[in-house]
Amino acid sequence: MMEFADDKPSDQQELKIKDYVVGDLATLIYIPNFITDSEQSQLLRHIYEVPTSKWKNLKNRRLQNWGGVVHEKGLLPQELPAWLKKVTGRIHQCTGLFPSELNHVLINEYLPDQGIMPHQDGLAYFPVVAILSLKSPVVIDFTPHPRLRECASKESSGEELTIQSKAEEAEHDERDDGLLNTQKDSISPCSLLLMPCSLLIFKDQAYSDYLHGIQDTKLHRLDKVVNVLECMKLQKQEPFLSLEAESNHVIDETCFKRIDTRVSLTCRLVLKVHKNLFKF
Ligand SMILES: O=C(O)CCC(=O)C(=O)O
Ligand SMILES: [Fe+2]
Repeated sequence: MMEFADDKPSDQQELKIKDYVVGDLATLIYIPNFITDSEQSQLLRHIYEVPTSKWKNLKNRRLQNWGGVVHEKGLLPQELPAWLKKVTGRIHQCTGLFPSELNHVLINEYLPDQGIMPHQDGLAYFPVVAILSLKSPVVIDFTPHPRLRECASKESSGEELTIQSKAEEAEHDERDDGLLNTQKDSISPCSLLLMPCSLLIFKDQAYSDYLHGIQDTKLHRLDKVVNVLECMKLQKQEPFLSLEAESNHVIDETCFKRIDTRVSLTCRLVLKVHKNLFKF
């Protein structure tokens, strides 16, 4: 099997990130074919080679945690294996969006009817996330945080915004301008079609004011997808044959059926790293 190509000069080249921004929400970046098919196979081989005990079974997916334990106060670090460092190194070099090497990777595995609840990533992380997708295509949804919708409706009715907790209060102070700006723009949900080998990066408002999630259904809707070129690829890839055929991804222009497992690598940076376990 080919080794993950880390010595090609192109791997180290910084991409023009602006060329990969999709949709109107600040900021969703979608890079198709970030890795090759053989690099995907190689990663999958590594992922499935680990002892079963490395997998943590959750109700609706299973995951591997690499890089150490993330606490509110930072990371209790563990060296990433070389095969993951090649991925995080390439993300760091090619995107130029992280201040230092990424040090944490979650590998999620989803069966065709599994997903992840709408959520925000924890405060411990640097607010830029890179997600590498393997195997099955999937639709990821970005929905405004309820706090944002509340704020917009209170604003239009002239009511004061009620702040739930100290933490939210601090957050609100920081983001006040952002929220008000958002009200002028749309705060509508949007989705992205994540094809195998692609890299999704999200940051700014998509990170701080939106929830992201994947529906736990085999059928995924394509009508709110902002990276429409990928839908065309998916539609070209699979002929519109029998709608019942298990091997068919595409049902029609607005919907597709997941037929395979999806594996994703959520690559992040925890800035605060605890070098000494006993000082933690
Ligand atoms: O699998 C994905 O694409 C999303 C994973 C995710 O949101 C997370 O690990 O926090
Ligand atoms: Fe997440």
